[in-house]
This record gives sequence, C-alpha cells and structure tokens, in this order.
Amino acid sequence: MPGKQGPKPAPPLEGIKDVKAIIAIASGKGGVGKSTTAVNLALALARRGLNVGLLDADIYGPSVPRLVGAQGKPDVAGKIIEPIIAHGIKTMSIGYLVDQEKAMVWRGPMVGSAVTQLLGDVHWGDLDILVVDMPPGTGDAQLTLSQKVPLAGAVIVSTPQDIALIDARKGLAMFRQVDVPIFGIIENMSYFLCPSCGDRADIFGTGGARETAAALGADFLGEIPLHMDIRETSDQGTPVVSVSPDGPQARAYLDIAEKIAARLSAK
Ligand SMILES: Nc1ncnc2c1ncn2[C@@H]1O[C@H](COP(=O)(O)OP(=O)(O)OP(=O)(O)O)[C@@H](O)[C@H]1O
Repeated sequence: MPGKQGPKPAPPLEGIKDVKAIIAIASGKGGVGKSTTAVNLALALARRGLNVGLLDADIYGPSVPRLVGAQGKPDVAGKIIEPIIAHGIKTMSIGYLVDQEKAMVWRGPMVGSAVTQLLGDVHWGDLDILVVDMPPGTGDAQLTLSQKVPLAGAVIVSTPQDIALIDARKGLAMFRQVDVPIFGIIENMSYFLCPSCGDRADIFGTGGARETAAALGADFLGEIPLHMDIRETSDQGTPVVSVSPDGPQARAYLDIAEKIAARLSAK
C-alpha cells in the first residue's frame, strides 16, 4: 500500500560488513578524557582475546594517532583504505589521511561523508568489536552519527563534577532518542592517586556518576583514577593498558572492558 512503507534501509557499508559489534564511547562535553578511555578500553578488550578495531570519529579534533603513537599514511588501493595497526589493534582516523588544518574548516556534510568513508571504505575485516571514539558533545553531528552507525551500545564517559554529569545526562538522552542501548557510565578522573604515596584523594567529591547512573536507570561501569601515568602514557602514544597491563591503572580499564564484553555476549 503506498505510503505504508518507510524509507528503504541503506545498504550496509562494505567496510563494516564483517564487524560483529560496534560500540560508541561518547561524552556530553569535551575534555573529559573520552579518547584516552576509548583507546585504553579498546586495548583492554583486545587483551581479552577479542579482535578489536578503533575508529576515531572526531573529524575536527582527531586524537587517536597521537594516543596510539602512530604516524604515517595508510595504504590505499583504489578506494579501499588499510587500517593502521597500533599496539595490536586496527585503527583509523582522519588524522592519518588529511592535514588537520584542512579538516578544521570542513562543513557538516563533509564531516558526515568523512565518517561514512572511515566506516565504509576502510578494510576493517573480521572484527569482534569496533570501538568508535565519538566526537564530544550532543549536537546534530553526534546524533546523525549515532543514527548512521549500527551501534550495539554506547558508553558515556564523565568526570565527577556536576556540570560534566549534566552533560552526561544529555549524552544518555541522545542515544535513547535513537534507541541505542546504553551500556553504562564511566567516571573518569574519579579520584586522585598520589604517584609517590599511593594515597587516594576524592578531590572532585565522590559517587556523583554512580548516583546519576542509578537515577537515570543506567549501569555504572566503573571509575578511573586521575593519575600521572595515564596522562603521560597517553601523551607518549604508549597507552597504559599496553605498557603496564598489570598495574592498577590498567586494571580499572580491564574491569570495565570485562563488563562491556559481558553486555555484548549477553545480546
Ligand atoms: N584518568 C586520567 N588521568 C590523568 N589524565 C587523564 C585521564 N584521562 C584523560 N587524561 C588526560 O586528559 C586530557 C584530555 O583527555 P582526552 O584527550 O582523552 O579527552 P577527550 O574527552 O577525548 O577530549 P576531546 O573531547 O577534546 O577530544 C589528556 O591530556 C589526557 O592525557
């Protein structure tokens, strides 16, 4: 009957046809450590024996190349782009492909097509999980992306300060609006671990993200300390989960990865 059928579903993107699950790591606002969390979680999932890819969907501010210490251009054959392997996982970012200054002036539609290309034209191959480091915020670009990418679930990263939590609520609402399951909230820079004495100080207060998660009916996935090792290893392109997998900082990421893997296998 005319008018009864919705729009034809878009054909699946070639590059992700053998990807079993795509998860988004998102935040309501910038600077909360979302990319650092995405990189370390991807590596933590890989340490569980999963075949993992990491897509940097932040076109205006790609940080994956720096965080994984990868340089150089990917191989391109025809329109197929080979991911760059870093710390044992496949990674892709606009930062590998174009000059950062050029991408900074792109308009919305170009950003959309760049993300489509990073999904569809990259030879992701067989992956158990593709972790997508989403752009910060909850604007139109993020909403479009969450609709375009067939997401198995979303993880919201927040810091303990109230304002970040208000933003985290927006992040949650955005995914709910497009029926993407929320795997839960991670509290980053949750408490300060003194590098010399190991003492814990809750400088931003404690428990905010856990309470917000409960109030919003979302799971609380865990807390990650504010620690010099995490920042330094990120800046050096040697993520803490890769270089000190047995240390307490990596443990925080590994525990959260376990919960995410459990959510995925329960599907
Ligand atoms: N748990 C942590 N402990 C110490 N430093 C951290 C932690 N998490 C992130 N950082 C540092 O905070 C800064 C911001 O992190 P990151 O770039 O991951 O944030 P982001 O939310 O992805 O930012 P943007 O939204 O601007 O892309 C970086 O210098 C990073 O090393």
